[in-house]
Amino acid sequence: MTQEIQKTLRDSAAMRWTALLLLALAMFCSYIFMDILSPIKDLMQEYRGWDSTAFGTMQGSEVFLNVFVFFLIFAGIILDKMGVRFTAVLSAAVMLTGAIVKWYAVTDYFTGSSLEVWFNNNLNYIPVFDELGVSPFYEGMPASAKFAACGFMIFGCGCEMAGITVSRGIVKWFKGREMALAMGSEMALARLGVATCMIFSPFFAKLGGNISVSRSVAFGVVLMCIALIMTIVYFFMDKKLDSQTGEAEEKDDPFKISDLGQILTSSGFWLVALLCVLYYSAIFPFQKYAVNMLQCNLTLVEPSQDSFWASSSVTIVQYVIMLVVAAAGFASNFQKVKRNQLILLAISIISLITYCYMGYMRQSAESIFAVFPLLAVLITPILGSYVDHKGKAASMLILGSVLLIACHLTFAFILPLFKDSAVGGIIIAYATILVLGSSFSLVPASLWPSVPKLVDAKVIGSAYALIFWIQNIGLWLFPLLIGKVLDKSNPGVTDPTKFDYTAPLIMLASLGIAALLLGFVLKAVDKKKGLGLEEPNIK
Ligand SMILES: NCCCC[C@H](NC(=O)[C@@H](N)CCCCN)C(=O)O
Repeated sequence: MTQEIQKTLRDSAAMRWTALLLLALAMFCSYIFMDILSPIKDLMQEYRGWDSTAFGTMQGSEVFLNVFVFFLIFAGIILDKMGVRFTAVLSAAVMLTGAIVKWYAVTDYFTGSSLEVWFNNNLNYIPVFDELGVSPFYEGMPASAKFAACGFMIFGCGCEMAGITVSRGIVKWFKGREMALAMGSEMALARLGVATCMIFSPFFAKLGGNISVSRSVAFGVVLMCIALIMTIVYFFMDKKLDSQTGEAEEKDDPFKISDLGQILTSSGFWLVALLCVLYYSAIFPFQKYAVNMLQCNLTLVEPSQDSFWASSSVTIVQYVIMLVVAAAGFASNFQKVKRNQLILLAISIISLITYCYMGYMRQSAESIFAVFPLLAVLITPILGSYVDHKGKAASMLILGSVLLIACHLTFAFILPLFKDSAVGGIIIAYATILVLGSSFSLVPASLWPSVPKLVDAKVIGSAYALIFWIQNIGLWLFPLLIGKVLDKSNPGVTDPTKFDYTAPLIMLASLGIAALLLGFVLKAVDKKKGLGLEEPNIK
């Protein structure tokens, strides 16, 4: 008797990768918005009067509500109760709302409005937070920075909710299949989002020769509309999957507060969560200042542009080359034939060299830093696949931390020595940024797929939410601290391209050292308790 096997959407590789693409594209857009003002820190100082402290306070505000109002924990509960598809659409809608508020705050419409007057006179401190010593604003913070921070707080709630939802979505569609590869691919696209942001945010701000910082943010708002559309399409795919499998994800395994106990009593979970906060605090906050750090440590002489069209076309050509690097490198991960794999890798590497050369010719800090996420795009899926088939996640966490320390120390002590060397400085900058990019592949590709090994599947949404919450404390604190340390260690410096970044960089390297120590402890605990972190995902 022939038995008919019922196939679901999940069983079709094309369908499950389409589902992933929809979620990953939404994250791609959100990662662009997340750093939309990072490469134009100097312009924010010149055109909106944001000093480093105001800039850092605004950047850290993204995760303020997640940390201090525990929004992330609610997000985890919403995800566990309402399921992936509902939470995906909700999070995109929340991100879009926050993005619109932030856009308005930096437009000329806000300047001189009664809202600006109100923000200038109020909210210097918010009593309830002030008592805790964590006020999101301070006396004298520009009104535009305060209102932008409010929008960014709303955006941050949606962004983190989307992050845990996408992780859960990947587990739902890929468990027992290429899960780490899928997570790695999603992160690779997110990294491409950061590179896109680094190139296009200054491009839009300077478009046509007249500076408008709000134009960059408007570009981000359009992308957030696209993200919302992606999640709506995903909604219908996910619904179809549930109707095929007969699973009503909203009703199965409802979340119980007691589940949190299971998570919090796992020592492996705590070690991974602490490692996560230390490592990411040395990366994401750095990303917000990196372009400015390069502007300050390199002597860049921008070539005079003949016309607006000439400079725009160079930017676009450079971005297309970047896409070739990413696409060829990414596709090489999926090639079974060795020769094809090598050809794609060669195309990717040659394009990367061309990209770097163009960055040198253009003497632009943003396009130099944009290579940071590129190596992550190329190698995160390879590493994800390595974790799937060979394991070694704990060892990769250790190696990632070592590279992180080396890079921040190079930026702090070696790069400034080459300030007067036009070529030497840029070569060291590129090399260090690429190594940092590979560290940023090693850690996420091994850290996130390890979480399902540490907690029960039914509390996985809450586990990701809790890790993100702990991580968010660092993502709030460190942009703010970098800004403050920068202002304190550069008294009287008014030119935004003349800061000395040594002190903030030492602070970030110290985070790497702490992460490294935790990595060793994690490896020892894994060995002793048999957590399986060094084991492959696919057996
Ligand atoms: N599937 C794992 C997703 C985690 C990716 C990770 N993102 C985060 O940790 C976010 N909480 C940070 C977002 C930054 C502030 N909104 C990553 O490696 O990007």
